[in-house]
Amino acid sequence: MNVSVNHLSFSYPDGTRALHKLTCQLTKNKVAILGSNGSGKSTLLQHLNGLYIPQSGTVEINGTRITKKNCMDIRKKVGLVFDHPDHQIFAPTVFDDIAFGPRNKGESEKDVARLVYEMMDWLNISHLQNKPPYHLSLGQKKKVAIAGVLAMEPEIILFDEPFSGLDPYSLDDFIEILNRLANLGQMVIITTHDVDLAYSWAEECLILQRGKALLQGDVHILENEKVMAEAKLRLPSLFSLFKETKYRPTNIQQAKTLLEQIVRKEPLMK
Ligand SMILES: Nc1ncnc2c1ncn2[C@@H]1O[C@H](COP(=O)(O)OP(=O)(O)OP(=O)(O)O)[C@@H](O)[C@H]1O
Repeated sequence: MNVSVNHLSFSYPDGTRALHKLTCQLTKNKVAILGSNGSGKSTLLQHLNGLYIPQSGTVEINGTRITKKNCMDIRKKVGLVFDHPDHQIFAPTVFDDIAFGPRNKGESEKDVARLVYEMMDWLNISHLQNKPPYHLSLGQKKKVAIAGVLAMEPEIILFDEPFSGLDPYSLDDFIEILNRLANLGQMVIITTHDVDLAYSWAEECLILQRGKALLQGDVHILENEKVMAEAKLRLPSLFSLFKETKYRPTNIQQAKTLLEQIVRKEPLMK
């Protein structure tokens, strides 16, 4: 998978400039886009699935440039899960909501049912199939929204702030869902303010500031103090903790193993 953005600029009708000559190349399966409020993350995502067409510059998905003509086809290949599930859940039951996309694609009712049951099973929401979506909790609504997008069988899936408003257990569930998708070969792109989560999860990061790409690369770009300060993001906690050492664990498990090794070599004084 390959997402290539070149000199992308976009202003909203009221004149607000949201993206300014943004250039980036994304190729890994787990991508995190970070930036402070208003830096352009959601606007960029909406360009990646053809909801917005570039006013200037280009967006290419696997070598195909997004245009007004092909944007509907692109939306089938690139699914977008909005930050607020209420923005994309509207059918009378969970089943119908998930079925909406495949039905729209012209799939037979038999295939629609197969896809919907498969997605509900995958996300562990089969017991909710006859419920009205507006009766569900936030985490359940988010799962229905994801199931609806996955039922379209996209090649790339974009999540705008997937973790906002989730309790710690639901958050672990969602990380597991994203990992499963990425392991199946799907490109998963998330936007987040959570630097620690990006540091431990992503294979590729993109930092935005005022509609521009400040820096992109692997998670170690999040250790760049100058860039992080400019982007108004705080440094990853693990980096701050291990900064004065030669070690760079990016997740708790790595940090735990390291500390155990260090303590074994040099037992702490009682
Ligand atoms: N519909 C709109 N009309 C006018 N301006 C908009 C609209 N949507 C977003 N903007 C503006 O575009 C800029 C980028 O917004 P965007 O939502 O892409 O940022 P973001 O990085 O996703 O922010 P957040 O982290 O707060 O979700 C902001 O200045 C915002 O106020």
